Amino acid sequence: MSNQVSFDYSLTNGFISAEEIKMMESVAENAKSQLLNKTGAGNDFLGWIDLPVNYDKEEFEAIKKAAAKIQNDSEVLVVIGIGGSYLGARAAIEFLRHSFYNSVSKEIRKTPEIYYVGNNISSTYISHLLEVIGDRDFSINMISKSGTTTEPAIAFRVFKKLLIEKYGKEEAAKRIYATTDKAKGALKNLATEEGYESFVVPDDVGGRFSVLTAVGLLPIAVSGADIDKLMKGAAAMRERCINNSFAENDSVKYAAVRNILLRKGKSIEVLANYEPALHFVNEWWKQLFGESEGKDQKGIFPAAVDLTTDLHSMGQFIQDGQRTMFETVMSLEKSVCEIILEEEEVDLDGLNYLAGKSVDFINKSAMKGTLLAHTDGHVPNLLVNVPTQDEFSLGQLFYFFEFACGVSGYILGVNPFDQPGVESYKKNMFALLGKPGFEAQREELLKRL
Ligand SMILES: O=P(O)(O)OC[C@H]1O[C@](O)(CO)[C@@H](O)[C@@H]1O
Repeated sequence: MSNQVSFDYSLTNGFISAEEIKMMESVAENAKSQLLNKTGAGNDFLGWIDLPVNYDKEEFEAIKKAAAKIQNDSEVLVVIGIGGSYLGARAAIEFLRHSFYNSVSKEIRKTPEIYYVGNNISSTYISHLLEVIGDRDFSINMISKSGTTTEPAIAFRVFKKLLIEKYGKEEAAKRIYATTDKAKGALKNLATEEGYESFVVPDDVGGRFSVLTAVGLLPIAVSGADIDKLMKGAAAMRERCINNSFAENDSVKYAAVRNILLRKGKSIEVLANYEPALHFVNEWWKQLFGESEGKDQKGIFPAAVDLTTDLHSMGQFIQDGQRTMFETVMSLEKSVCEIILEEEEVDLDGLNYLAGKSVDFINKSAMKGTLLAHTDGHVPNLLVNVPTQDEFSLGQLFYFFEFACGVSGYILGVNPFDQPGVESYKKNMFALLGKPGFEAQREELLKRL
């Protein structure tokens, strides 16, 4: 079995012709050149391209050291962040570690429990997390590139207060790790003022492309996952993305195929997985493509499902609803654990025909059956094969999607590296909250409510 993440679009046979691929090849290669030559829109945010081989080695070691300290002095790590400052770490930890990471015994887990907050504005969620922490030892990793995002800033106030009450100001400062801009922003100022250990989100790496910076790496390292292997996986995929020609370039081919499908009216892409551990990879991917491509009234709407779970809820729509979607299935080739179904003396549940078969074999059969059923239902199915549930595969997968996203955005004709649309809700929220400077908008909005 190969250890490479790979892309297979052979099931789109009836939907896409060889000529269409041929025509899109030059468009995709052109987009790739724009990306690599840094001649396209948003070219000041391309630091992620070289990250897997050109990262700050000193900081990398500092991350490992900080992770070891947290593992040593904390029962709980509270990760505060939203969007790109949250999803990558969670995707990695849920993929790489135990399915029930926080609830499994400490003997099995060996590392601190990890909770995420600052990714919503729910007082109930925050209060319940305070209860979960109780009087246990904890540390905070506050992550915000801008240092000004409202959701994490609110959570930070609450958890910083708890930390200071518990340990006093000086000791609390030693338990706060700030991941932010190297020079500017409220969080950076606070970190300098209070003496928090700081990690950098590089200027030229946007939030949704930042999982391989300290943004993702510190929480991932605390969880006990191997960040060296993660970087190696990303570096291996980078090599293929940059150097391979179209025929051997899975990431660029994926970008090309999804744009062909878009031009044929398939404006929704459903990312599917058959392993719960991939759920947050779905979530990370949704932000990556949603923020990168959804602009100027263009883009493919990124949706996601967990299968077979959602075959019992969304399956009907995918099979038979409005035909505007295609599906990209992440197939984990080798499952970590194996369970074999045993024969029962009396076959009351009618499952004896599966005796001797593994649960993963049944899962794969469900997947193969669904691939064909959805294809027959006129939903083109693309496959991303993920060899193993480990760091090397995940590093490849992250980079595979990031590179495809850059290429795809340029094929689409948008700037994949900005997100002007997310400001609108913030302006309204600030106005309604009475933030100084938003007085005029406030009056306007109140009249409409
Ligand atoms: O790291 P920050 O600056 O807090 O931003 C978090 C997220 O918010 C956004 O800026 C959108 O509001 C995303 O692009 C980003 O990933």
